[in-house]
Amino acid sequence: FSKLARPTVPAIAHHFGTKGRYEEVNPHLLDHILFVNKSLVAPPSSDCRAIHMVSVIRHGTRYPTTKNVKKIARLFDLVSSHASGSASWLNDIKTWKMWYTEDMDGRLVEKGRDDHRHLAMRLAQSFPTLISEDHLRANRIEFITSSKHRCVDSVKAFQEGLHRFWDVEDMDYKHYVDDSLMRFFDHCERFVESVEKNKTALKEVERFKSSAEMDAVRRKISSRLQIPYSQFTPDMAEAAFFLCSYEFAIKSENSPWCDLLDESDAQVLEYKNDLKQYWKRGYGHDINRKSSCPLFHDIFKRLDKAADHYRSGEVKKTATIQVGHGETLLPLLSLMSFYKDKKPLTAENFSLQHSRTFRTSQIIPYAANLVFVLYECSDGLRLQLFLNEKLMTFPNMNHSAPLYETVRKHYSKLLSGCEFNKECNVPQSNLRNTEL
Ligand SMILES: O=P(O)(O)O[C@H]1[C@H](OP(=O)(O)O)[C@@H](OP(=O)(O)O)[C@H](O)[C@@H](O)[C@H]1OP(=O)(O)O
Repeated sequence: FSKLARPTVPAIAHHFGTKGRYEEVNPHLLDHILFVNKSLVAPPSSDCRAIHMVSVIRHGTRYPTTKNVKKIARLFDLVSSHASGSASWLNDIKTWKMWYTEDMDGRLVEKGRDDHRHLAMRLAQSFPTLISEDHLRANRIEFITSSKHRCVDSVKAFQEGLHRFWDVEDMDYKHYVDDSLMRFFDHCERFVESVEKNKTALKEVERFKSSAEMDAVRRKISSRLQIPYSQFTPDMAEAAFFLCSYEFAIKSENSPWCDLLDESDAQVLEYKNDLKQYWKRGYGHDINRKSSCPLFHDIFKRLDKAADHYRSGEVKKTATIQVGHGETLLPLLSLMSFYKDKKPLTAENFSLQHSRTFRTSQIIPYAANLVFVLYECSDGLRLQLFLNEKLMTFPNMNHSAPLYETVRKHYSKLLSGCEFNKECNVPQSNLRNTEL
């Protein structure tokens, strides 16, 4: 595990959004995948002891979903039959073999297993009193996952990482599938009816597809390929971008497909993906973030319980590892008011949103992780929060390890309210016409 061979990185890799590599947000890992800067994960002060950790982690690098394999196949067919020109990259594209198949359908790839194995090893180094061999053997670390294959395979890879880290062979691993926690979005009727099934919920994304910015991208790519603009749809531009990102994330290759796109094309396509995330999982509709209340409540319940047990001298659980999706993490982060820009992201304000904080390339690459660590300190309980292994400050709090009580007060409305039934149930009479 010493050094990763440094791949040739596409110049646009930092725009890949939810299809981005974890190393893009933590580039030092390219030199040493197990490197942990101990000073950055130290307790708030020397009189603090870690009590419990809750980690909500996105699955690792995966294949494209069936929907996107189909889009990639359409792009490949068009380019191989109609593109012309003498550029060497075009020749490389034309000799490229389509190897994605529909049955890959978002499954975890080997790089995705490594994402989780290595993350497990780094977390065990960062928080050795919470993630230890003894705690694992004593069943004090709980593993929960979404039922989706890529998540189940990720949690197994995480456990395997710990196994390798401590060089143990005889452990019996357990994990629990809990979709009501990790796929709360499927269980929230109001979200399903008003966003997931509602064609107008993502109208900003649809409108952006026919924006001047997207038009310019289509014109540039179609002219590079010498294909009539009218044949080169917005979906094809997106498929080229995805193809570049998948070839890189899965195979560490800077594919010739990346040569179709320049920096400004990538910014436009990144924005298109951020629009989808914003309106489907972020601040776009209130129910997106509120659907994550069951998970939010569960996290605080675990922290409360750990503190009670610690005080009564019995250590029952030291860590909870929960594996889910971008759709799990983003609503939760939004519920907690992270990455909220003053103005909403819309089809019209691409250039205004140039410096937006809601940038999924930075927030939820593959294996993105949100880690809550509770400490017992001489002046009371304190909480630290890490996103992608970087210490965060809670919105509107200027302490990086505030008192747990202060955090609870800060989120008191959500903690005492935001009930699943109230937020998510839709009266039968409204089912056909749910208001957003
Ligand atoms: O555009 P695709 O088909 O890849 O969308 C996926 C989601 O991927 P994302 O938009 O986050 O890049 C996928 O989320 P993941 O965290 O599990 O990768 C989601 O589970 C899946 O349902 C797809 O969403 P969609 O409803 O088809 O847009």
